[in-house]
Amino acid sequence: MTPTAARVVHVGGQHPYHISIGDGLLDDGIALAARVRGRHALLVSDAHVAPLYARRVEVALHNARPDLRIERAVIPAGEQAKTLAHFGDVLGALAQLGATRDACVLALGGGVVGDLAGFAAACWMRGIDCIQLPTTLLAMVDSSVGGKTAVDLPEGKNLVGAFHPPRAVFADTTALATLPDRELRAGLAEVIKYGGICDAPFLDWLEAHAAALLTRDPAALTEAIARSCQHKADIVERDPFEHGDRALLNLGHTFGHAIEAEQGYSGVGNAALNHGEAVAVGMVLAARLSAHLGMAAAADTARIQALLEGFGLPTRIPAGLDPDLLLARMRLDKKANAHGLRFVLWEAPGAARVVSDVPEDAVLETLREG
Ligand SMILES: NC(=O)c1ccc[n+]([C@@H]2O[C@H](COP(=O)([O-])OP(=O)(O)OC[C@H]3O[C@@H](n4cnc5c(N)ncnc54)[C@H](O)[C@@H]3O)[C@@H](O)[C@H]2O)c1
Ligand SMILES: O=C(O)C(=O)C[C@@H](O)[C@H](O)[C@H](O)COP(=O)(O)O
Ligand SMILES: [Zn+2]
Repeated sequence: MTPTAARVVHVGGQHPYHISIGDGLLDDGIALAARVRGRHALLVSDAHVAPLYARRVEVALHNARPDLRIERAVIPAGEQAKTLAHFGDVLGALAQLGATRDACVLALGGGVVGDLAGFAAACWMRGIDCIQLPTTLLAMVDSSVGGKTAVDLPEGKNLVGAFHPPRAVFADTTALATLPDRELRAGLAEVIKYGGICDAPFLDWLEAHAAALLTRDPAALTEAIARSCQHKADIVERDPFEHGDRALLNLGHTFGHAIEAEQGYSGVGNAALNHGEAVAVGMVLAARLSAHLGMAAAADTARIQALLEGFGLPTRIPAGLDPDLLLARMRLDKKANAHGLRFVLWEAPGAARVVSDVPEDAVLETLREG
């Protein structure tokens, strides 16, 4: 296949890079090799993605750069693998490879691989290059961009991590052909998030293109990815370390992360919500909390709920989760500070803001409504 970079989004700032979005990019050894500086590369992937795509990337790179030594590290699939233990395994693989400071990590997979491999790259010898090769919709629209890297603890999501921007992002949209429907829908939750934060016309567009997106129409998917990446690029360029506006990208996440942790994280075959699903529920709860506080109209909650449900996403807290325990989880949210919890709430679709001093009884009431 002839690779075509259909779209390129530039991320500016102190460490600028490009996000390339198109067909066949995983086979474009020349473009990939152009971003690899040294003679060592560690390809990190998971047990689902490696058998599908790892060899293709290795062959493409080898053909372009026969001098490059490429090794592979494979972690189990799913959120339950985003742990310090597997992070340690990847560091061990870098040591085995003899990776020098100009070595490169290639993160081939969804957000779990991207976050964990990116964190290993951030830490190995205090920081080496990481090229993100996202294979889920969620990773293409969100996690591969912006340099947040992390692993989870049982106590909470992404509690150990670093900001480490990628050297480049190559989103090969043909990889979406093998993505399970459930994971496609999870990615659409983060796409909807951008509309909720700052782009009300994007919500209109998503309502109009729901069928095309769910049937994986390539033009609709490419448009959704490029528009999402452009929003994320604009925000992280302004505020790479989340001192301000970047927190808006957390819409739905204070609730969502609490649900994920309280369920013990999604794993292959368990019933826990995955990240995108938890964020979908969280966005509805954030909309409802905004209405409770008199910031937004109740009709706005109905609209986001209908849009998410139209994409087959959950919008209620899973049965059996205790509201008090969820609230306790939220106290470890990274937006919280000495003064208490902070939430991303909205005044209307497309007009979100970070709100401090949200009374805990209003949060609890929202959680109790489910
Ligand atoms: N760093 C950030 O800014 C950021 C942003 C959003 C989410 N995240 C993190 O991303 C993670 C969620 O990422 P995700 O939704 O991609 O989940 P994931 O990485 O667990 O991937 C979902 C599933 O799809 C499989 N898969 C991946 N690509 C595939 C393909 N092309 N074909 C077939 N199967 C494929 C995986 O093996 C896995 O089973 C969470 O840990 C979340 O916290 C990080
Ligand atoms: O890039 C960001 O900033 C985000 O908040 C994007 C989120 O979708 C993502 O899930 C992120 O990992 C959450 O970060 P955290 O700081 O709340 O752990
Ligand atoms: Zn997220």
